[in-house]
Parts: sequence; structure tokens; C-alpha cells
Amino acid sequence: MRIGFLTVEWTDLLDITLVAFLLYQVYYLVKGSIASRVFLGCIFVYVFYLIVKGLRLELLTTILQYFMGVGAIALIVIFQQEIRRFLLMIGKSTAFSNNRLFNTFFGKSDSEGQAQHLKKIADAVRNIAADFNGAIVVIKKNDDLEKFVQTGEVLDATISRNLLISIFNQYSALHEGATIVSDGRIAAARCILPVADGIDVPPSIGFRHRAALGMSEATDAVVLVVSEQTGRISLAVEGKLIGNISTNELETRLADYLNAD
Ligand SMILES: Nc1ncnc2c1ncn2[C@@H]1O[C@H](COP(=O)(O)OP(=O)(O)OP(=O)(O)O)[C@@H](O)[C@H]1O
Repeated sequence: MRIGFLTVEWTDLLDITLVAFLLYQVYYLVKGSIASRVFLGCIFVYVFYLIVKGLRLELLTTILQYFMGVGAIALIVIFQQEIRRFLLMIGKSTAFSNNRLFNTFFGKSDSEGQAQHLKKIADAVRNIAADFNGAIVVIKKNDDLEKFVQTGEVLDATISRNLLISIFNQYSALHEGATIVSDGRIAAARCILPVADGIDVPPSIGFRHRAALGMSEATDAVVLVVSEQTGRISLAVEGKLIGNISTNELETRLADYLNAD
């Protein structure tokens, strides 16, 4: 096909579509973070380079070429969080372990017992909230949480309402940080989670809620947060913080998120 003096093949259209899609994905990932300004800066430098090259300004073109060569390595360092999230996103959508059919045959996500576990967790969280004790409980979905488990006190204990209440008692040695529930066990307490630092995070929220949000950005886990100040329960899922969850809907919400594809 000819458009004016240009010959356009179907492969060119495919190429443009793929580049547009990738650029959109990169923009979507960095949107709202400091990295978005770096991303815009890079585009600006590249457009400037194309203009300079088009005008045949040899010296400036060479300098910009060197700059962009070194810049590629700098970008990997600057965007390491976003690159990680991008690869996680691809991994999540293609992972065999997310596949229902796979799970049915290999019995991995047997919902057997899940309802009982969620009931115990929800009961404990209701109690913790009523006592105005702060808490973070991370519940594993598909992503491996071992890296986070290792930052805390490994427990590998049976899920029990009273054990959870005891962990988050303000006099407990384990009440700081997050407790991680993984594969039907309380894997660890006092765990350190990644803190959300995007510019779209409301400045009013404290570190407990930021940590819950950060964990939900980095993994597909569902994170329950109880505010020490207000006794309110929030849920962090897929990088969103849903505040003021009513105690009655807690179990249903948890089950919905954990069982959704
Ligand atoms: N990165 C982290 N990982 C896990 N837990 C954390 C992290 N950062 C802070 N916390 C927990 O949050 C507590 C501090 O909460 P802070 O008061 O700053 O948060 P908040 O969101 O305002 O919560 P609250 O409403 O309960 O006061 C710490 O004592 C610690 O237990």
C-alpha cells in the first residue's frame, strides 16, 4: 500500500501497533510514579536526537548517541522496580499455576479448608480491630512470598484465631510488621513488606497502610490492615487500598479476591 511517497507493508502496521502497545504498557506502569517524569524526559531526548540527526548536526548527534548508550544502562537502574512489575505482570498472566484447569487436576488451590481458614482470620481481625490493635495480615494467592517470609520470624503454625490475636496484641514481641499466611499456615510474623512510594499514594496514609499497598503492588497477595488509631479494617489488592471494610463482608471479600482469576 502507498501513502503519498511512503510504501507501507502490513508488517509496518504490525510493528507500529506493537510499539504503541508496549509504550502504552510502559506508560501505564510508570504513571503516577517519579519514573513517569524520567520516561517523558527520555522521549524528549530521543525526539531531540532525531531532529538533530535529521538536520545533520554531526557533533551534537555523536554526543547524543553516546549519551543514549550510557542512558540505556542508567534506565535499567532507574526503572528496576517498573521492569520487575512488568515481568511479574507477564508472568502472572501466563503462569501455569494460575490456570484453573491445572489447579483442578493437580489440586493446588483446593478450596477445601479455605473457607475455614478465612473465617478464623476474619474473626481474629474483627477482634484485633475492636481492641484498636494495629495489624497487617498478608494472605498468599499465587505468587511466592518466601522472600518476605524470610524477613520475619518464621512460625509455620496452624491458622488459629487466638494465635493471630496474640501476635497482634500490643505487648507481644511479634506484633510489629506483617504476619504472612501462606498455603493454609501462618508462615511468619514480624515481616517487612515493600513500602508503596508512588506520588499517587495519599500523603495522609501511614507506614502500615503504605506497606500493605506496596505488598499488593509487588505481588498478587491480599493484604488486610487494621488501623491502630481508628480500628478500621482496609484491604489492599492489586495496588489499590479499599478502606473501611465492614466486618460482615470481610470473609466474602477475601474469598472473592482469592478465588478470582
Ligand atoms: N515496611 C513495613 N512492613 C511491615 N510493617 C510495617 C512496615 N512499615 C511499618 N509497618 C508497621 O506499621 C507500624 C507503623 O504504622 P503507622 O502508624 O506509621 O501507620 P498507619 O498506616 O498510620 O497505621 P495506624 O492507622 O495503625 O497508625 C509499625 O509499627 C509497623 O508495625
